[in-house]
Amino acid sequence: MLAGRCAATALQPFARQTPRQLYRPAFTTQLRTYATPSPTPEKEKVAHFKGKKGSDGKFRVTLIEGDGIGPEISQSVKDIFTAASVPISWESVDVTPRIIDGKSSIPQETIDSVKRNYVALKGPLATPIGKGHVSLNLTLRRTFNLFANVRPCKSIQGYKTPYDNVDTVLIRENTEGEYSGIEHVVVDGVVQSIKLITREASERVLRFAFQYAQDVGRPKVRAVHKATIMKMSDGLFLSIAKEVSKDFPNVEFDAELLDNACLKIVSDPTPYNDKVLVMPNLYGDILSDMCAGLIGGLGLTPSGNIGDECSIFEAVHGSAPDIAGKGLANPTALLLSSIMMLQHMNLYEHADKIQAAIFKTLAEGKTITGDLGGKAKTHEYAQAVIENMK
Ligand SMILES: NC(=O)C1=CN([C@@H]2O[C@H](COP(=O)(O)OP(=O)(O)OC[C@H]3O[C@@H](n4cnc5c(N)ncnc54)[C@H](O)[C@@H]3O)[C@@H](O)[C@H]2O)C=CC1
Ligand SMILES: O=C(O)CCC(=O)C(=O)O
Ligand SMILES: [Mg+2]
Repeated sequence: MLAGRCAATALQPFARQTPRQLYRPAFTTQLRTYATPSPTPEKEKVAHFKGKKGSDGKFRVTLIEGDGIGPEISQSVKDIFTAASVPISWESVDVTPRIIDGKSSIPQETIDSVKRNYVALKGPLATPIGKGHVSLNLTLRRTFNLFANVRPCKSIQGYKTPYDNVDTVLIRENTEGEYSGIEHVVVDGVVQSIKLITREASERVLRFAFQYAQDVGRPKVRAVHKATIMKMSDGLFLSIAKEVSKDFPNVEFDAELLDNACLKIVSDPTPYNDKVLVMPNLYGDILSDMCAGLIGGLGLTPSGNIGDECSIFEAVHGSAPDIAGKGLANPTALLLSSIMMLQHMNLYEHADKIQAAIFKTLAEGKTITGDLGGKAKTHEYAQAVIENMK
């Protein structure tokens, strides 16, 4: 019986345990998805990624194929990586939750695999509505402290939408906010869901966003918030953003209310091309789907869940149950996520080669999937990408 449960008890796991330390992101420069392919200078290869090649000369990467369309789009990535001779070997793991002490949790082998390999590629995981296990996507992000979710979104050459030259980068706080999962019944008919904002989590994602802007050459960081209404929670996020901005004098900082940001982006997204947008969890979730809509849909947008140790790369989209198992899914979003992963692993040459072939295939428009108005099956599109790598 959760009625009347004290909020302070519920907040305990998230409480700041140690005195505040200045959070310094270890890296960001690798995540340059969409960058024009060019030889990457050695100095830009940041030594953050801790994975080491095995005796077979390959990095091990954890693969979570996921639900719904997950296995189909994962197969495309595997086929294209094989064709491109990417020096990785996949370690496939299962995330089906197990009940331990009455609580559902992801299998220990899966946790061990990601910890051992430092990097994972993940297909979408379905979450039951209402009752049922908690989101495994969120569980993975929390388990590995993947505090920043980087979600770039760029117009695809050759695929016309009402918006030309979209080039947004959104960084979503990934461990708390509206997604803290702290909910309880106050009395019958009244429930409370707590939006938790902490200085620690806010500061690390904000520092990451400023560092990212500096590294990729975006002159501005904009915090998206609703501190007019959520005066304390978004208010704290915003005030930390202002504080952190002082440590980055070469990056301009401003802020925008969430509702106005939505209006402005769908009216004309181009003024956002020089910015990195940073925001609490739920706003980032919604805005990233909205941005995907500007360029042709969820089949096209990648993301990286970044932590100090491990990182998990996944598409923005979900398991798409409406098209699952039919060979209709567009694997581009997961493929571009895998490109972000290769950049993160300093495997730039393979990343550039595959990315160029993806964009060529999309620009040709001959072998594209149904979501983009084509007739190609998932595997036919993947085969066209492979042909374009030759
Ligand atoms: N990170 C993750 O693993 C995420 C998981 N989910 C889960 O996915 C399940 C389904 O959620 P929905 O709201 O239906 O969102 P969804 O993203 O799965 O699908 C929304 C719409 O986009 C289309 N779509 C998505 N990916 C596509 C692709 N690669 N190619 C072509 N069309 C694509 C779908 O067919 C559908 O019409 C839910 O259980 C949800 O919890 C949702 C979002 C993210
Ligand atoms: O975990 C889920 O069910 C949804 C997550 C989601 O929408 C996202 O990560 O963008
Ligand atoms: Mg989402």
